[in-house]
Amino acid sequence: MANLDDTLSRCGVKISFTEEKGRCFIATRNFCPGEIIISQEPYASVVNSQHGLRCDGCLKSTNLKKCSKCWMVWYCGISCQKSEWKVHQLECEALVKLSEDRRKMLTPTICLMIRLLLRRELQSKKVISTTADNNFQLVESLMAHISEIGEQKLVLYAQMANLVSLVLPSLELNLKEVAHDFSKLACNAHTICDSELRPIGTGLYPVISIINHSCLPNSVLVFEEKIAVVRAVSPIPEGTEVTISYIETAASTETRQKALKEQYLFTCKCPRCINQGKVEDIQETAILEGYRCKDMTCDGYLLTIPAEKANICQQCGLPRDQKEIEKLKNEVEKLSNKASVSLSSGNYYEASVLYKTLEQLQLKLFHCFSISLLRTRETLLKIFMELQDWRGALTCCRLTITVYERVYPPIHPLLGLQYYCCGKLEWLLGETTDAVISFTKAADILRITHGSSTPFVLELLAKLAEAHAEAAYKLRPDQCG
Ligand SMILES: C[S@@+](CC[C@H](N)C(=O)[O-])C[C@H]1O[C@@H](n2cnc3c(N)ncnc32)[C@H](O)[C@@H]1O
Repeated sequence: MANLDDTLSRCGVKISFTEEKGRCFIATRNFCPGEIIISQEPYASVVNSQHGLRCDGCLKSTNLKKCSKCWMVWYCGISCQKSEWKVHQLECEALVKLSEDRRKMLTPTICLMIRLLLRRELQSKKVISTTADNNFQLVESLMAHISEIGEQKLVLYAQMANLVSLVLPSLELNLKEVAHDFSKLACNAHTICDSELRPIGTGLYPVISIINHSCLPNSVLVFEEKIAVVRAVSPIPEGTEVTISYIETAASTETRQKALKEQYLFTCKCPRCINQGKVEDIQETAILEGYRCKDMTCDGYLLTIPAEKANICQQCGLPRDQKEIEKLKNEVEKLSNKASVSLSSGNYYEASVLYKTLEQLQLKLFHCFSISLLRTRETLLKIFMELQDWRGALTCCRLTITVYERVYPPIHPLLGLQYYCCGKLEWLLGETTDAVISFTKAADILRITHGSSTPFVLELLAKLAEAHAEAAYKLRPDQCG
């Protein structure tokens, strides 16, 4: 078996170690934006059917057929079924013996653990080959943070381990070890997303898992089918640590730190986080997650002045009453719950009315760059798409882009995708010149984050070329009234 260090050195990276972070990836050469740093097949992965059915082999969602024995996994054809067969054969035998009640208890994380343990078994029996970047020793070396995990979670992991051992009795599992492995999954498994960053499954990529987090990362993790691909998004000089983001970074430092502590059990000290408590960070938090000026003609935000026990607008100095804020907050919360229930029931028209009312109410409470308002508009965009209200969708999309441009760095996949969505809507509505601008902005970003020759980006480039030709045709002198 080739050595992992040799494999990584061919990619231009090496593993290093720091007291603070544990293992980390260091670039051993310069990387340009868009360059692939490393890619990896999963050690184990599962489709999360809650997000729609997918082929277990290639994750496509078309021409699916159920496994005729267990009825629990789907394939798009014989070649995908064959590629997954060695693990699924054992999994299938175990699944068919389960009662209906037990089957219902099989969450994606439990299914992932079942596959992981079956793969370990098959590799130890040499039925599946072992490679430098695909072996159980790599899984064993993942961080587990077991001593920092709370009692409640430990009990949960023990229960999950027990269920796994009931599904796989022939493996005679050590329950403590399996519970320990669940804690590894919690801070190392990745959500597999499609090109538009919609979640479709979960996978464990033990080499990619060595990459640490930054709220201002120099790389991005995307998926091409099941393969995890890490690309540089900014120039990475030799000797620099390669970082990705584990979380949604459109949030205040406090919110990001909380999310990282809860799931990954560390305190981030990245270039964005070290500013916590400084004036700019306090201001940014107030804008993203605080409240706006009472005067609707002023676009200021509030800061609490402790000495005066008052919320004061930082632009015009007007105070805003705490009771009035609380009242509005309650109204927003109530309406938000109602709107979300309506959306879950699939009543898109009613949901659109409720979310539009919510947006108007939030505008009285939050700054125009507020994350809560952004989430409402993102939901409204999806609803308008469902209702085929392209004009409403375009308005929402443009409003979200203004916030994305502020909260994300210039090369961020979500910003690229939002420009792409905007371009498609503009084109559909005949605003071809605007569509060309949006497609160009999308292509400039997605070429880097998703790769310039992937089918997803090639499709975008084809649309851009077509919109360009259409815009040029419309601008011909004989076409202008
Ligand atoms: C997916 S692993 C990353 C690889 C890990 N350093 C290792 O040695 O295996 C996630 C864990 O790495 C550590 N980590 C990741 N990013 C970090 C950061 N920016 N600062 C401190 N620790 C970090 C945390 O312990 C976290 O739970």
